[in-house]
Amino acid sequence: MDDQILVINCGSSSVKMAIFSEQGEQLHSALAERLGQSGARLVPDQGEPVALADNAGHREALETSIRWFRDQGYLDAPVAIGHRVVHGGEAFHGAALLDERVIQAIEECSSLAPLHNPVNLAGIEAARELYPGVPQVAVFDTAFHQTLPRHAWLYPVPRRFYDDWGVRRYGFHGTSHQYMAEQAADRLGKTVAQTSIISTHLGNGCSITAIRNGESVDTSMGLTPLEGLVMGTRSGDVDPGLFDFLAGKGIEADETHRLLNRESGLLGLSGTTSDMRNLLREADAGNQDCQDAFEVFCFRLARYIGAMMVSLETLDALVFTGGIGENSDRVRARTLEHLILPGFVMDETANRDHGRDTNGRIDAPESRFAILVIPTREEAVIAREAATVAAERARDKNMSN
Ligand SMILES: Nc1ncnc2c1ncn2[C@@H]1O[C@H](COP(=O)(O)OP(=O)(O)O)[C@@H](O)[C@H]1O
Ligand SMILES: CC(=O)OP(=O)(O)O
Ligand SMILES: [Mg+2]
Repeated sequence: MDDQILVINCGSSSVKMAIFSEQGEQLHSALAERLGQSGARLVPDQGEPVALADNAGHREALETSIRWFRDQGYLDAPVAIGHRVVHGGEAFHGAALLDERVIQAIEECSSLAPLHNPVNLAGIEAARELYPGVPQVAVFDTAFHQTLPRHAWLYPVPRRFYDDWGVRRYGFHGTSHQYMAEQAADRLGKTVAQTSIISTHLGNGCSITAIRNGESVDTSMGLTPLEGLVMGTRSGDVDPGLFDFLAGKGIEADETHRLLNRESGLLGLSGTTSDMRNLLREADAGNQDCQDAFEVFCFRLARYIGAMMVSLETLDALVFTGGIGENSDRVRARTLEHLILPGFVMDETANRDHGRDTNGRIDAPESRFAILVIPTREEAVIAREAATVAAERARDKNMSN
């Protein structure tokens, strides 16, 4: 079997695993979902789902997935393992080989990303036990945003919040936004260093980034992945006065935090679903709450697209990605209707077709800017970074021998 790279992306209730060749080709993948709930199961990209024990956690999901991959003859001993880590604070500007020092730094960021970092660490711990000698690499959502200028990352709050506690804007989904910059440049026949884009990542979590000549210069997520756009269950921006208002109603800060993270966004407005597909179905059937959720989602996205233009001198393309960005022609169409003034004009046929026949392009000839739909490949970027860091380590080892 050729050398393989294993990628592990632990989310709050799921584990995504993928196996890549050293050339970066995705060979196999599987999703373990509904973790910690009844009906936990492993869904491979090919073949039937495999039931996991009820309430199975991340560790069991990882062990079962790896065993399943091995039983199928898909996985031998990987040469490197790449992990998605959501919050790396200011400590990491790129991927890092995992050692005790790096793990401690990730632990220290856990309070800033409580939905993400603890489960990322659970995945790292399980993989280190299963594959002790194999180099493991952390790839951070925050790393790409370390180029944000000071005015974009400072909050207008007392200075000591940053000095004493690191309270600042960090930004997330960096792996996906960086890949969008590379892909957009490629499709427009330019180099990344010459390309400026606005990248919208619309999945369960949603964020938008202004990328100037390949560098992140503004982004919608902040200290935590709660700020910014409307998301599946997260509110995005709200008036911080809400915390005090709700305290007056007997709802304390930790409960408000939970409500804003888990019961808001599309779910909060619709009252029924965090999933855009279901939401659109119910809106079509006449559900006004679902229609409202859709309208607020698109309006706030459009507003942020306008705001991101402030951070750019030129704009080569507006890019849509993530489950919603890649698949929902209706979200793209409604959002762009709000953006007539700056000059974004969509081609309806290309949009309906998700740009498949047009190299991702969905803009009309009269549009001031290119508009692109590009599938994100976070796992592939993590595999590439893991391979690079592992190769550097092997070279360093050889030189010191
Ligand atoms: N055809 C579609 N139309 C509208 N929304 C879609 C479509 N396919 C997927 N989505 C939405 O994409 C979202 C999930 O995005 P995804 O990027 O897969 O999530 P995650 O952040 O968990 O990786 C859900 O809201 C889902 O409804
Ligand atoms: C940072 C973040 O929001 O990640 P996800 O979209 O995976 O929840
Ligand atoms: Mg995602």
